[in-house]
Amino acid sequence: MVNGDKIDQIIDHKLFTEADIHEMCARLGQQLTEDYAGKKPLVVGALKGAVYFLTDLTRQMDLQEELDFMDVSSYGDGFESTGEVKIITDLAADVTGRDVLIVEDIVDTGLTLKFMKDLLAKRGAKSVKCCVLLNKEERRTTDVEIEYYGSKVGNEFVVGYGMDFMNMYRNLPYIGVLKPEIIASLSEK
Ligand SMILES: O=P(O)(O)OC[C@H]1O[C@H](OP(=O)(O)OP(=O)(O)O)[C@H](O)[C@@H]1O
Ligand code: HPA
Repeated sequence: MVNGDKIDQIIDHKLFTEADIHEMCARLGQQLTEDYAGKKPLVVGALKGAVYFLTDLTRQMDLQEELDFMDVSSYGDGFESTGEVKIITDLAADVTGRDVLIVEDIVDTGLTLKFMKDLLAKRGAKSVKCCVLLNKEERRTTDVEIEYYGSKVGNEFVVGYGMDFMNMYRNLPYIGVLKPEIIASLSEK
């Protein structure tokens, strides 16, 4: 049971199983270990969606990394970006001169990542790159470079493994697509 619903009543189809997710984290972790060898990156998790991915990814990175978090939001309660990215809680760390790696669950319009990358570069980071689990490329409205990603996804609203709809379903261990009737009924509330 997830948030009171039986999973098969809310999920239309699964996109990525727990094994798929593990494979993506292992591959990305290995690549980041090679690319950041000898560096001490500041890994910045974008709350709240990235928490599940960040904890799995960083355990696959054999580096002296430091963690920090920034709570940013642009979706409010819905499934369309408001277009305005808000900082709810800022970083604790000073990024000046640091190699910053932003970790995100999903890039959709690209507005959140563009906002974070520009902000951290302006604050004096030595480098700012990102590692994203899912890349919803066809929805992009802004030009932002995605240095690392686990997989592309099509234009479907996905939930699970950190990704929510109206703050629900983040705790699904896999990633799936909500049934259209669930989106419609929740959107009316
Ligand atoms: O590329 P974009 O169109 O900007 O969308 C991606 C962002 O949207 C989601 O966050 P949301 O604002 O829903 O906050 P959350 O992480 O707390 O769920 C997701 O976690 C990304 O941060
Ligand atoms: O498909 C999505 N699911 C959850 N959150 C999101 N934020 C942007 N796109 C998505």
